Amino acid sequence: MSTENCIHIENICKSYKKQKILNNISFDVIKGEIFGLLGPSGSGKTTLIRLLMGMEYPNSGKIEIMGNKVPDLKTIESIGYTAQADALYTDLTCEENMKFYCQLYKIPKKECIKKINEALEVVNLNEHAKKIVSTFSGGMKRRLSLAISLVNSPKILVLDEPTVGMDPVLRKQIWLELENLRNSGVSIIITTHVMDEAMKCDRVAMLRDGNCISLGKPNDLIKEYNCNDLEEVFLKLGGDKDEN
Ligand SMILES: Nc1ncnc2c1ncn2[C@@H]1O[C@H](COP(=O)(O)OP(=O)(O)OP(=O)(O)O)[C@@H](O)[C@H]1O
Repeated sequence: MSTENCIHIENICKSYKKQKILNNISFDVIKGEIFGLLGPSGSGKTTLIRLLMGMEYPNSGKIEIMGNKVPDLKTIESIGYTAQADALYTDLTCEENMKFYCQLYKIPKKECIKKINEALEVVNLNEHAKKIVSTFSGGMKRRLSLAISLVNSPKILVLDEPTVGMDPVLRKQIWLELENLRNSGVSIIITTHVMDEAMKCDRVAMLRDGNCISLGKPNDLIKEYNCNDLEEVFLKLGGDKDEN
């Protein structure tokens, strides 16, 4: 892993009206690492992702992606993003959805089909390419969203719970692919509340009520707090009020 800084998050605070959602969050994501945001429902993971994507503004603090202050249109083009809610055209086919995003990213027509096939292969959807998305299951829609985020060969992947609704075999396949992408230098920031996924991250930040309660390599955290697994670390640090 290189030490080149890719995402810089510094003292981020975010409130909605009087409710504090994120409290002084700071961390960096290094080039070619999988960085996990781990926390229970409502801990602020999606809010942080939306700030990172420039979809919301923080009340204070700063976010930079590859040295550019967010929001920056040029930088956004090098990011692949999977939101928590699938942004798909359900009346179109899987392939038509992919083509739409290819046009958005201005991928030359000649390259589109190759890129689409490669991305659909990662998520195992090739044989469903011609099907209308409204006939897809929740897990298939998630897979298509993930494929869309890959179609632009992004340097940075921002994934908000990308594997929700997927079976264990497919989840394993997706994680292998994420590891391949990481090894080729792609930086990945991913939210999850699944501990076994968090273990696959190079580093994790644990969020609780908008506070970062711990940050480090999963195995280092387990050792540091003398625990058997990440879940125990989380509980030990007062993260036991999960409403899931
Ligand atoms: N636009 C908004 N207006 C007011 N409150 C909001 C808004 N968006 C999020 N919140 C609140 O911010 C808190 C954090 O929400 P967020 O979606 O970031 O959590 P999360 O960790 O991603 O949860 P989940 O795992 O369920 O997606 C919640 O209490 C939520 O109700």
